[in-house]
Amino acid sequence: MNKPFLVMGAGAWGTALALHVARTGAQVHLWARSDCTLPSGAMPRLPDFPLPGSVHVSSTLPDTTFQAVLVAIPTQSLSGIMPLLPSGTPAILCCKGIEQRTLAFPLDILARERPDVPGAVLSGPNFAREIAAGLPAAAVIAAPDLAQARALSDRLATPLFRLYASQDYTGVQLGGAAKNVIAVAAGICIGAGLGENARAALITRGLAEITRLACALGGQASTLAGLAGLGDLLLTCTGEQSRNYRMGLALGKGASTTDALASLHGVAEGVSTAEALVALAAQTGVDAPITQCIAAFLAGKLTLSHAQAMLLSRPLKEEYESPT
Ligand SMILES: NC(=O)c1ccc[n+]([C@@H]2O[C@H](COP(=O)([O-])OP(=O)(O)OC[C@H]3O[C@@H](n4cnc5c(N)ncnc54)[C@H](O)[C@@H]3O)[C@@H](O)[C@H]2O)c1
Ligand SMILES: O=P(O)(O)OC[C@H](O)CO
Repeated sequence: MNKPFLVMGAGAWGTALALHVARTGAQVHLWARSDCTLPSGAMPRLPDFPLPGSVHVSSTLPDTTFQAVLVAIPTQSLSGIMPLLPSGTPAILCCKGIEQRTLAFPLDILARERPDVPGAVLSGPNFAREIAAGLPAAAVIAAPDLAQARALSDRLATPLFRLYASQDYTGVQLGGAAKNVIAVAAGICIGAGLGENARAALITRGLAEITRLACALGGQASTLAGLAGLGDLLLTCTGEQSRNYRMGLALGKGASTTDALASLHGVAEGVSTAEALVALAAQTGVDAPITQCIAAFLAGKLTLSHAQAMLLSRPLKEEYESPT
């Protein structure tokens, strides 16, 4: 019999991934911080989706070996679970963010703390609820070792969840992290009544900004035109299932950052990512005006009308600049 998979983190994304992996025919161990299954057999973040018998939930790790581990813990907490990863078993990091304290991406955290664990990342336009429901979707698995990315994609793809392999783990991680910041901006834009034209401009210029930064960090522009870049940006800037977008909507309607965060069910990675991206942009000399405005706005250092004026009064220039 094939070895089971381990999914770490039993929030919305970990639960959806456990349901998906179970559909590949595998046994799944879903590790939760505390035992928290509802009487219906579902997890609290996705109460409409009872887990099948092939998904076992517990707050302890069984003494067994796994095919691979999928990690769905918010980025700021990722280092805390690193000691629990089984040595030598591939870990697919499924979070989208940057560690604020160190500016490390998820794979950097893994390399720093568990060099004995081969790493990959999974990212793309994927709302947990739709993956849990088995609706059609696509994503990218990227790893420094392309053969590893291909093997994991082959193993985890299903006819309804198409997985592409990539070696551009920098572009994939940057796309997944940065789209959350632009989604907050898009939400603010709609919440404040600035209109659909303005949101489309934010998405497009946000993509230009993300692409510049990815290329400065060693990623490829083509990755940012793909599922982990444009794909996820479009989804998160327009879909009301997005917590980052909803957070922006609340801010645009006048809520404080604290109140907007409190009203969400779950994490909005864009808040911690905004400041980290500003620091990375400064380190690499990349112009990132939208991200800078959002970071300053979230920190209470800029009003919406000032942010709008800053973005619109920048010197006019040619639209296309080669990102490389
Ligand atoms: N929800 C989605 O649709 C979705 C889709 C793709 C990627 N993601 C990414 O997945 C990550 C997790 O998001 P989510 O939606 O599952 O968030 P969530 O808020 O629903 O759940 C987070 C889970 O992590 C657990 N957790 C937090 N700190 C922990 C720790 N130190 N040890 C153990 N468990 C801990 C919490 O108990 C919770 O169960 C984020 O980076 C997010 O960007 C989410
Ligand atoms: O709810 P959000 O904003 O974290 O977005 C969820 C996923 O990242 C969408 O791909």
